[in-house]
Amino acid sequence: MVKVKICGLKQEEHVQAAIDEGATWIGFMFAPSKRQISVERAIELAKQVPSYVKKVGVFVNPTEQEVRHAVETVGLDYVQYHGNEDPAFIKSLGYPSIKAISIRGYEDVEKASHYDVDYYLFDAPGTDYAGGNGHVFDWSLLDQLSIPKNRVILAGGLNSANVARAISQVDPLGVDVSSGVEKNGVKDSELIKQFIDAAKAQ
Ligand SMILES: O=C(O)c1ccccc1N[C@@H]1O[C@H](COP(=O)(O)O)[C@@H](O)[C@H]1O
Repeated sequence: MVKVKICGLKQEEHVQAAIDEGATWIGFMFAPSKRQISVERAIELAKQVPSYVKKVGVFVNPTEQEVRHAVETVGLDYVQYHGNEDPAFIKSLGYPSIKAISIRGYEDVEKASHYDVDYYLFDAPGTDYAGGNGHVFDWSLLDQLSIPKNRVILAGGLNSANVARAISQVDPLGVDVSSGVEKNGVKDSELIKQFIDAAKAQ
């Protein structure tokens, strides 16, 4: 069954909704974004997360110190690099990691093979921010993927109405959502439930 990541959580009730509905990963946003939270806030939210739900810290071109501080104080299970981070930088930090790659064309898909990470997250290109824009990219660009599908997380404009189609077309290990489980820019527990139900039903 497909795994689900609910990203950009800021409130206890939405963290709980993601846990209760069966999310595999929950994401805390540490880069500039309307979903950004402080390390201190993430420490608070992390207290309610059982060990079987994995906490992901999302960064965009962070310093080594920023990543190390957040991993060690929040107890992050994975670091998601969502900028233009160098493969050597990610490897030198040595944490379990997810590399997000923005897909404009096939040449972007090929970039994945440069990274030695646990998971590859394919997302639509950002506008104001590097991600979290609710935009879908052309999933057919992943047809020729050289990395195994069980290392792929699909993101970008997913919601409860399109996630089943996305899973059936791409066959990823997991799906990731932020905007698609928000109402008026705020996470919504019912939308989180609908998204996870739709993904897991596929
Ligand atoms: O969520 C953000 O604000 C964000 C900002 C900067 C980099 C990444 C961000 N989020 C990631 O983008 C995906 C896709 O978001 P969406 O579902 O299209 O809104 C999200 O799940 C995060 O991993």
